[in-house]
Parts: sequence; C-alpha cells; structure tokens
Amino acid sequence: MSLTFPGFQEFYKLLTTSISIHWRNSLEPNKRLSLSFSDVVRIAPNDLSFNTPDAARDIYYHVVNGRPKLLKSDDYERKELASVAAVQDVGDHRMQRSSMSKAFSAAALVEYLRMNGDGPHGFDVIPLYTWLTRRQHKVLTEELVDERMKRGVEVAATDLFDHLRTDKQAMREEFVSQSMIFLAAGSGTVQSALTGATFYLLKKPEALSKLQKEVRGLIKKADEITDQTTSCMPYLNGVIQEALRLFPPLPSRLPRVSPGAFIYGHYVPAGTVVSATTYDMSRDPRYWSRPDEFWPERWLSIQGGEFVNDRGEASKPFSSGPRACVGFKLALLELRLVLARLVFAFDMEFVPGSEQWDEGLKVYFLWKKPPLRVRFTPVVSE
Ligand code: HEM
Repeated sequence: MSLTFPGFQEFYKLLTTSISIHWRNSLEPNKRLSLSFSDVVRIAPNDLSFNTPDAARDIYYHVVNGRPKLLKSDDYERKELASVAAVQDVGDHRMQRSSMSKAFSAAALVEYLRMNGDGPHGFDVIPLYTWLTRRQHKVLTEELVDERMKRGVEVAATDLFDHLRTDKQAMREEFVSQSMIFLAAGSGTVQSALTGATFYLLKKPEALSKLQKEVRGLIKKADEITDQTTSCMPYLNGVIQEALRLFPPLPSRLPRVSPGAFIYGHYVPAGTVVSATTYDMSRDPRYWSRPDEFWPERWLSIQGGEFVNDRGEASKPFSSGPRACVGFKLALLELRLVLARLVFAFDMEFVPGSEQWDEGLKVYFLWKKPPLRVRFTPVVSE
C-alpha cells in the first residue's frame, strides 16, 4: 500500500491537501455531503479518513495493552519550529508537555465595547476577538519570560517552560518556538470559537435569552464572573460545547501514521496516513439528533444520559489522547469568561447583512471567515 517512488510523497501530500480543502470547502456547514458520512474514505492512495468515534479512539487515544503508538505524520514537520505541537518523538513530547499551565482575564474587552460597541454599524467581532486573544497570550508570555529571567534559568520552577531549565541556549531557542506555537494555537482557535458561539447565539434568540437569564440571574456584579461561578452555569457550558460541535476551530484532518495497526477493526498497514476528523463526525446524523441545529440543551441531556441519539464523543474539538490540545482548560476558561462578561453587560444583535455569515465560510486548514458584524448595547452599569 505504501508508495515510495521519488517525488511521489510531495505530489501525494499536495493532492491530499487539495482534496481535503476542496472537500470541506464544498461542505457548507448546513449542507451534508454523503461522502463524509461513510465510515472510512480513502482520500489519497496512502491516506484513509475515518468517520467514527471508535476509529478516533484507535487513532488518537492513549495506547493500551502495548499496542504501538500512531505518531503525528510528516505534515507537521517543522524543523525550524521544534514546538510541542510539531515534535514527533514520544519522549521529547512527553517532557515538553509535562509542566504546562496558564491563566486569563476578559476585562479589557468589556471596557472597549462599552466605549465603542453600540454604533449604527456595530462591530466586526472577528478582529475584536483576535485582538483580545492575542493580547491575552502576549501578556501571558511576557509575564512568564519576566518571571523566568528574574529568577535565572538555573532556578527550579514549576511553570510552563520548566523542562527547559537545564540549558540556557536550548532554553532561548525553544522558548521562541514554544511561545510562537502558543500564540498561533491559542489565539486563532479561541477567536474562532468565540465567533462561532456569538453567531449561533444571535441566530437562535431563544438560546441567547436562556443564556442571559442564567448569567444575569446568577451574577450581580461583573467581578463575580470567575472560573468558579462560570463553571456552575450549565447552559453557558452547553452553549460552548454546542458552538464547538457546529464550528470546531480546527476543522481539518489531524494526520497520524499507522505503525501497522487495527483501526476500527481493519488492519491498516505501516506507513499509511490515517485521521478521524471531528468536523465530519460532529454533524453526522448517525451520532446526533437534529445534527445541524444549534441546541445547547443536548449537552445537558447527554450529561443526564437521556438523549440516546446523541453521542458526545463524536464531537472532539480538542482531539483526544496524548496529543490532544494542551490548552483546552485555558480555552474553555477564556470562552466561559468572555461569553459571560459579554452577555452580562450587553444586549447583542446582528447588524443586518451578517445573518447568513456561515454561508461565506471556507476552510484552508483553518477557517477563512467573512466579517461578522454585531451591535452591542450596554444593559447594566458595572
Ligand atoms: C477553542 C480553542 C482551541 C481548540 C479548538 C484547540 C484545538 C486543538 C486540537 C484539535 C489540537 C490537536 C492538534 C493535532 O493533533 O495536530 C490542539 C493541540 C494543541 N493546542 Fe489547542 N486548541 C484550542 C486552544 C488552545 C490554547 C488556548 C492553547 C494554548 C495557549 C493551545 C495550545 C495547543 C498546543 C500547544 C497543542 C499541541 C499539543 C501537543 O501536540 O501535545 N490550544 N489544539
């Protein structure tokens, strides 16, 4: 099955990428393409795309019973950027991941919107959310650098880059690439998730009004919006899960290389590239009732075990297993804090023309999004 003649791999990589781009670009979020609802599709001679949560488990989860691991494919290879996201070696990866932790605040966004949000043209929320998430990660990174430099590299620490402490030069180089990957992986994705959640809430006013009721019922002052209070808001958490299901910020395939392994009961020879993409599964009617509908309640029901038709594990926006998103807790925290702050302080509505925003979406590995213009009207004084 493995094809190795010279030049083929490059051609094949290009072909796979273009098929995957073409396939998803023709898959508008509200329309189904039957191709994506087969259990497995060969998208190139040596590349299989699976479409079941069981296959996803075989491909991405932690390995059990001594089964060989499926490493990230060469698509990730970035020799100049030896970051935690690109590294292939299992030991190096484990070391880089072992000590990562983070923090976040959303006050700046609210301040900005209070000053500028309710004009006749509203705001395109995409640059706004980009600014917010980049700013946050820049602040975070600078704080870590300052802290680290103050204490000196030889001082043992339990922060994000702890594994770098033994070698000054290695620390500097790795620090740059790790910081870059945090900025890249952490800001665009959260921005997309916020954009998706804003769009779907505006598209479904009943959901927005339920969320307003929950947030405004539990919160009396803005500084009560914390990790703890927002964790106890079931509807808010349902909104976030549902927005991530319908609009996963990383919609493209996450390729792994088979070491020669059984995946979803099929033996896949060594060297074959395999993937199971959340976007394909997260709208599959075999796993979801009303698959294209924004319906935050489904997550409350999944937790209560009532909705037999919905299979929560078919939506894996952060992937799973040892290479799953290291920043998922931070991302969920950011999403909870920002959405709660916005809903607490503002009424929101589409600026006319943005109601069909999803029809202009394209995928080029990440989403290419048209502007989403929203009017923010202050409702409470903080
Ligand atoms: C809603 C927001 C986010 C989503 C949907 C998301 C999604 C993902 C996914 C699907 C992966 C697996 C990629 C792969 O297999 O190639 C991943 C990996 C990663 N993410 Fe996120 N991410 C988000 C936010 C963040 C944040 C806030 C950070 C950090 C500041 C972050 C840092 C990373 C890193 C470093 C990796 C590589 C992990 C590894 O290979 O061990 N992500 N993310």
